[in-house]
This record gives sequence, structure tokens and C-alpha cells, in this order.
Amino acid sequence: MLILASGSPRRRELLQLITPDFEVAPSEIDERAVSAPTPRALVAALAEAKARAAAARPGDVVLGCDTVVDLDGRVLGKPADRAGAEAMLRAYSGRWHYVHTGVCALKDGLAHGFVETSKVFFAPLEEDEIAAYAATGEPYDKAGAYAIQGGAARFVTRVEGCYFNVMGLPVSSLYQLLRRLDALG
Ligand SMILES: Cc1cn([C@H]2C[C@H](O)[C@@H](COP(=O)(O)OP(=O)(O)OP(=O)(O)O)O2)c(=O)[nH]c1=O
Repeated sequence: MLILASGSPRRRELLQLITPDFEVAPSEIDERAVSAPTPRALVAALAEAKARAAAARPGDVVLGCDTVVDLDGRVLGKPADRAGAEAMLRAYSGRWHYVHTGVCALKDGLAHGFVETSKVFFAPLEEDEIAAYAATGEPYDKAGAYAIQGGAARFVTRVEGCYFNVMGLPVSSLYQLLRRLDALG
């Protein structure tokens, strides 16, 4: 069985685009206990830690994932509060940033993983737009304080790379990996 070790409703929806045959078993890890030299190495390590923390039976393939925004090498995860969310949105105004998602598929104790990177450009934002978006509450459970599939769609003028990767799961690359691991039923 394919197990999605994630509590994210977005990831569940996106995995449905690949296969209906999976179970969801969110794994709780202390993300602050994991460190890495680069944002890409960090999402890879967190994805593997989430996959290894989930309960699995022999033959299962367990999927762990982690998404962060990378602004000039600085990792932006979920904002702590409204001021934090507004500061992140202000920082994206009129420029590119990267979004990295680490994916780890664990099969018989062996980790098969990759990191996918997309580039996102935000239009120049004014203070009233930033405040209004933060006030919707949408940024708080999102890496980097925005949802490209939600209200932040208004701000994103360009995406280079996989759109779904920005939402939390690089659908096409993951499909290829799951096919290779014979995990698609
Ligand atoms: C940038 C961005 C992130 N996100 C979401 C996807 C993820 O749910 C979340 C990234 O946080 P993560 O810590 O990667 O994941 P999570 O805590 O939501 O779920 P789990 O650890 O159980 O797998 O941000 C969007 O939905 N849209 C976006 O545009």
C-alpha cells in the first residue's frame, strides 16, 4: 500500500491526481530538530524524517514531503504570526523567489528521494494588499505565508517549473518516481 505521511489537505488532493489507492498517516516530527546546510538539503532531510516517522508494514511505500520558500538562501517556513506573514509577503514584492519541495519515498527501509525547485515571481505589492491578504488568515498554515492556489494567485505573474510543486507536491516528477518503484497498484 502507498502511505502519504502528511496532514496537508493539498498534498492529499494532489496525490489523488496520480492515484486513488493510498492511505493517509500524518507523522509528527519536531521540524526544529532537523538542520541542513542549504534550503534544498533541508527539505530533503525533513521529507525523509517524515517518511521514517510513519508506521509502515513490509511492502508499503511511505511518502514524506516538505515545502519551503527560499529567498536569497534564507528559508521561509510557516509564519508565526500576522507580522511575520506580512514581512514575508513584503519581501516577495516585485521579484523572484524559489520554492523547494523535498519528496522521500521509503520502500523496505530504503529512501528514494528528490528535491524539486520552482521559481515564482510576485508583482509589486502595496501595503494595503499585503495587509488585506494577511487578514484573510490563509497564510498561516502555508510555507512562505501564501497559497498560490488561493488568494495569492492575484499576486503571481510568473512561475518557472512545476506549479503543483509550489502547492506542496511535484505531481509529474512524483508520478515518475512512484511508477519506477512499482507503487501505483
Ligand atoms: C507556497 C505554498 C505552500 N502551500 C502549503 C503546502 C503545505 O501544506 C504547506 C507547507 O508546509 P509543510 O511543512 O511542507 O507541510 P504541512 O505541515 O502542511 O504538512 P505535512 O508536514 O504533514 O506534510 O504549505 C500551499 O498550499 N500553497 C503555496 O503556494
